[in-house]
Amino acid sequence: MKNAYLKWFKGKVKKAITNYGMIENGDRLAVGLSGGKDSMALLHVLYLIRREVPVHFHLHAIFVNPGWPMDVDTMEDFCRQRDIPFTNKITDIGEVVFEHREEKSPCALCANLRRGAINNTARALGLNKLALGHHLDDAIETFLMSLVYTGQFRTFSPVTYMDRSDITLIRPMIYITGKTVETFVQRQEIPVVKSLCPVNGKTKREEMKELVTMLSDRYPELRTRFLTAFQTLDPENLWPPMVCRNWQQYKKATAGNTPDNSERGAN
Ligand SMILES: Nc1ncnc2c1ncn2[C@@H]1O[C@H](COP(=O)(O)OP(=O)(O)OP(=O)(O)O)[C@@H](O)[C@H]1O
Repeated sequence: MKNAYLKWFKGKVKKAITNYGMIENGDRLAVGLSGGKDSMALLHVLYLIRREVPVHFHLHAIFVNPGWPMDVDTMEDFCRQRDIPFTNKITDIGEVVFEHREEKSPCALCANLRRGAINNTARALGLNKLALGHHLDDAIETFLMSLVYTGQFRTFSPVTYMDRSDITLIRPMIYITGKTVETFVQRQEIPVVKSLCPVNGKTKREEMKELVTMLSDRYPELRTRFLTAFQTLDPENLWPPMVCRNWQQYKKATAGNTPDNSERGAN
């Protein structure tokens, strides 16, 4: 049973990798390791499938240390046991976000600074791709946050090339739900390091998480439906771009096609 589950989980990750061409022969992958369950699961599953797939790739775990106390030893041991190099990139992100600026939206700033730090570290280490532990629930929550707070239909992609840093971002667990990652972590006895972030658990994302849980209690296939929608979105099924924003523009654009007032008066 345990083996069947492991095989199924690895299969989902391999499918995402092949469906979106995430890993090529010779790739040097950074894995963003936060110590949380998602990235620890990601590192473990990539370590396991590396021996099974017909492409050769290198793994290197990077932890962007925000500067508050964390159990880095557990992460380091986890990597050492798998013979994966580990970099603990010490930063002052925590201080910048919470002490100097007293940020109104600390999560956005923290994520931005973290992204910069991880990209720079990956480049300096000669790595060309960055794997993150995002899963299907993260993609759905991002979609709902964009919809509810900014009125946009958007979410992150399984693969994104970032030209500024020349690094390709990949999300190999994109087909897997958060609950499934949790079960994987328990069954594989993967250690998880608690985050001591002061806003942990109080974010807008948490609100979306609750919304998804509530909706999927009523519509159990909701997550799979979202996945299908992300994969098959057809712009033809959405509204076309606006032709003109106002009557003046419309008149100009259709000059020669619309009858003018004198003609209307004549009729
Ligand atoms: N401090 C960090 N250092 C390196 N990578 C990180 C760090 N924080 C987050 N990441 C990467 O970004 C991904 C998404 O980050 P997010 O903050 O949404 O974490 P999460 O969904 O709680 O995941 P996790 O359970 O791995 O912490 C993580 O899965 C991980 O790959």
